[in-house]
Amino acid sequence: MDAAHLPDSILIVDFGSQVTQLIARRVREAGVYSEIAPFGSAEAAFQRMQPKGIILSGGPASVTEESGPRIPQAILDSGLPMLGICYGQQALMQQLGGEVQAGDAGEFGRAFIAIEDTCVLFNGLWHKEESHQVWMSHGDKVTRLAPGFRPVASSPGAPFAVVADDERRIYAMQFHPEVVHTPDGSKLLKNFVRHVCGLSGDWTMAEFRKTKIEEIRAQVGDGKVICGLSGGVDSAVAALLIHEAIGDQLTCVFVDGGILRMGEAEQVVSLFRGHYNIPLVHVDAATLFLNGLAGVTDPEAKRKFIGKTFIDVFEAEAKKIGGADFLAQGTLYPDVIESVSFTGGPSVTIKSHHNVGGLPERMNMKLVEPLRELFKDEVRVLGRELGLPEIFVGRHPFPGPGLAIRIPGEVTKERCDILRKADAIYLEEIRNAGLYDAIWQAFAVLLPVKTVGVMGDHRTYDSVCALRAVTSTDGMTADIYPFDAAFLSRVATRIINEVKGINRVVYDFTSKPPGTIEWE
Ligand SMILES: Nc1ncnc2c1ncn2[C@@H]1O[C@H](COP(=O)(O)OP(=O)(O)OP(=O)(O)O)[C@@H](O)[C@H]1O
Ligand SMILES: O=c1[nH]c(=O)c2[nH+]cn([C@@H]3O[C@H](COP(=O)(O)O)[C@@H](O)[C@H]3O)c2[nH]1
Ligand SMILES: NC(=O)CC[C@H](N)C(=O)O
Ligand SMILES: [Mg+2]
Repeated sequence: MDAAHLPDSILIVDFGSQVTQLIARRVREAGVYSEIAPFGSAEAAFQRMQPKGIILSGGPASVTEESGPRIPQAILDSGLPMLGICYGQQALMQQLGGEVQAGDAGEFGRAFIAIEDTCVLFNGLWHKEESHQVWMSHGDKVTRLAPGFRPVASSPGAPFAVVADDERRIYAMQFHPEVVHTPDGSKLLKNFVRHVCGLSGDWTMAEFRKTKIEEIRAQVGDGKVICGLSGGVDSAVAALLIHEAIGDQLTCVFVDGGILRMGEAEQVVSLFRGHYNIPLVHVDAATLFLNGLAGVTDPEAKRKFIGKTFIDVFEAEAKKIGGADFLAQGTLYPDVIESVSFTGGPSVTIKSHHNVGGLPERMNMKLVEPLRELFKDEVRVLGRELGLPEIFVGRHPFPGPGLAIRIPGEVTKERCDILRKADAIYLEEIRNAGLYDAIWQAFAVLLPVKTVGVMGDHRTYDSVCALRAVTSTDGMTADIYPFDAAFLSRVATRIINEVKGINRVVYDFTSKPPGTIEWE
């Protein structure tokens, strides 16, 4: 969106760091609107946005190489406040007349910096002669400052850990303030946007809502939009936002691929229809999905098939309403970063989220994804802002590929039915114990492993069910939920007694990383 329609903003120039989105998030937390632009299109974004300040991200390249990306000259000459982070610092120093050396040994992970001088970034936070924990990830280092800069903090591996040029309002640091392992990092970024850029910090989710509504109107025009609605918070928020923007040009489509949880289809459809007057089509596509999944055991193959089949169903439904130009999804940032790199940078594919990496190459409809930059907890705030009932806002996430990625090996209707029963018991016990809201996500997994048991003096030879429950704020990292043994034993007993086909229950103790939340 152009400057006339934007609040005061910060432009984040992305040099390909894994954590650039976290910079945007911290800036939003400081109450300031920001946009990320890959370095190649940063100049155009700069002209369009007319931001009040610039943040330069980290990145995997080296400024000592010819091919290393550079800060666009127009940005460098703009006279605006700038903050360089890691690669951003190195690029600033090199382009402004300092020196950077390719290192043979860097600093990775926790480091401590010594504060040597006062600096506006440290206001109310850090004082001379103190030492503070930060998070480093660099091989190269600045060896000579550009004219006009003074050092204000150092670490053993980075003599110029933080540098300042107060006259030009340019600051730079070797460490990453945007990650939680730099405990005071968000405050440093807040000091930059508030006290260096002079922004008041009055931007809120209410503003985000307004900006996005204008963006959706500009993108969609008088076209028709189909929105994949799952009952999850992301698609519910996307649907409400789009409905607010374009009203009856929107039709929602809920797909039941036979891989949903117990009673979920009926629940979602009646809840949504009960609360909203937005057209909702309920498609029963169980045969299509389950037939296509027959014989498929590879996790990525499952995900790709499901992603493509969702699109087939959306396109068929679009035809029935006389065609649609756009497909809306509640895609969030973690879906994107795990599937593909945000700006074509170097991050690797962990798993193809069905709505991003699982999409077919050719699509007839263009995507509308208003939540693509947000994290789940931010979407929940936006949902409340839009008046979405708590029953949607507080729901545990449930992945589009559903039970298919919780049944390692072949997915059949019979195995889905078994898993549905076990999962329902587990969730019921969690609700009864009052633990639902303390847990980010909880579910059962049906393993392709059979073990021997004894029930009523009979020998059994049945499947193993694994229970998973994690805590998290954004799904990017997660910890296991520490149930007490009595609770787990109660759930295990109920599942084994009540679900035919399962004779053993185990609990998954793996955090993320190294595990992922889903098993596939
Ligand atoms: N059963 C479904 N029918 C239609 N669209 C779906 C379905 N499942 C997923 N989608 C689409 O895929 C997107 C991504 O799914 P995802 O599970 O990440 O989000 P969500 O279901 O909206 O929220 P949550 O993460 O809380 O479950 C959804 O926002 C929605 O647009
Ligand atoms: O809509 C989705 N489509 C997918 O393909 C998908 N894969 C994982 N997830 C959800 O994302 C979060 C992180 O999961 P992982 O740690 O397994 O990657 C967890 O909340 C998962 O449930 C998905 N959601
Ligand atoms: N995280 C970064 O930005 C790293 C910058 C540069 N690639 C280095 O190794 O120093
Ligand atoms: Mg979901």
